[in-house]
Amino acid sequence: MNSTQQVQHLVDFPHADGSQGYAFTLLELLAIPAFVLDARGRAIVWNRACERLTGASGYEVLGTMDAWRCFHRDARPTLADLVIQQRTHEVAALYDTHARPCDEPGHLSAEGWCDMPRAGRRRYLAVDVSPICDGSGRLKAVVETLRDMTAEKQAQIALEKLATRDGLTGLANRRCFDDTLHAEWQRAMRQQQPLSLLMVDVDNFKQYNDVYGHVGGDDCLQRIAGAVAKEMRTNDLVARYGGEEFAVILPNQSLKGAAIVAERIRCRVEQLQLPNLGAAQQFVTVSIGAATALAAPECDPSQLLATADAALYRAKHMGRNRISLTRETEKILSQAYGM
Ligand SMILES: Nc1nc2c(ncn2[C@@H]2O[C@H](COP(=O)(O)OP(=O)(O)OP(=O)(O)O)[C@@H](O)[C@H]2O)c(=O)[nH]1
Repeated sequence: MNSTQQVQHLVDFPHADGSQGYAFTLLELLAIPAFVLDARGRAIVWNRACERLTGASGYEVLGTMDAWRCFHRDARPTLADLVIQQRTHEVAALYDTHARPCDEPGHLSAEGWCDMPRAGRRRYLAVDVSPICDGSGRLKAVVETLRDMTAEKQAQIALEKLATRDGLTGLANRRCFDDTLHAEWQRAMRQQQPLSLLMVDVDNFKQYNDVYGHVGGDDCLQRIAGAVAKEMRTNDLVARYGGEEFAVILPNQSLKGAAIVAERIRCRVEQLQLPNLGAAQQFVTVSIGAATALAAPECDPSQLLATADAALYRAKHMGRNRISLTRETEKILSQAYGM
């Protein structure tokens, strides 16, 4: 007999004294947090493990329709409520993930963060609900079991962060940059919007390392990363492209706008006034290449990268501590905007 059949068995056999209507003694003894709502949504079982998880006693919850309050601060149905109220189409909007186990008709699984106001700690719960019907298929109750997956979820988030962040600067890493550039390219194509890219490279950094050592160099990169990140808007992405080079993706940004952001970044780094003994410039500076594309199916983001790279090379060639567009675009902009 599986757990659902056991519950079914219990549902079919009411207490001798008629109290509660149904015997759920087995569920009470389960080490897994579980509760049961009747067909009207009233809590008729709230086991000990559920008390421990939520911090709410059965005494407070049983007989009420307030089970949801033990999980959420704002009014929101539990998964069991959704089944009872025939609102399972709302699961996707309320939970991070959901599934219907194919071998158990009517069963539903979902996962998501819960406020747990009584327990005073946010938890990531995996919940499963099983409807209990009588012989004629009428819904009599819904059992909801819960698993606290917070530790697993936190480990997953930490791993994901490790996979997308650069360890030294905390910025997006190269892999994240590549994925984002690809996604933004697709979006720019769909929305017929320009996509801009900046390549930011620290000037004479080899020499800086020679004077201040690798640890001093690392510290310098962190400071510059912080300065670049300060110029970003919500949808922009700044990544460590490699070594002493950073890349900035500016969605929906024209070349003129990108040039303005680039100049702000250049100034901000200069204003850090990181001493640069032994270099021609008194302080650490960056050179920046900017490029913009109108994404189209016949080209790909690598062309945007190549153009920004060429512009960066040009900035270096022209003496560093400056921003540059490609020669052609600079000519067009100076005619159009006097830049
Ligand atoms: N401290 C530190 N140095 C790094 C890191 N990654 C790359 N570098 C150093 O950055 C330097 C880059 O030197 P180059 O490519 O010659 O360029 P540059 O000296 O900055 O000269 P320009 O780019 O032409 O202005 C090398 O000395 C690398 O060792 C890092 O993570 N930490």
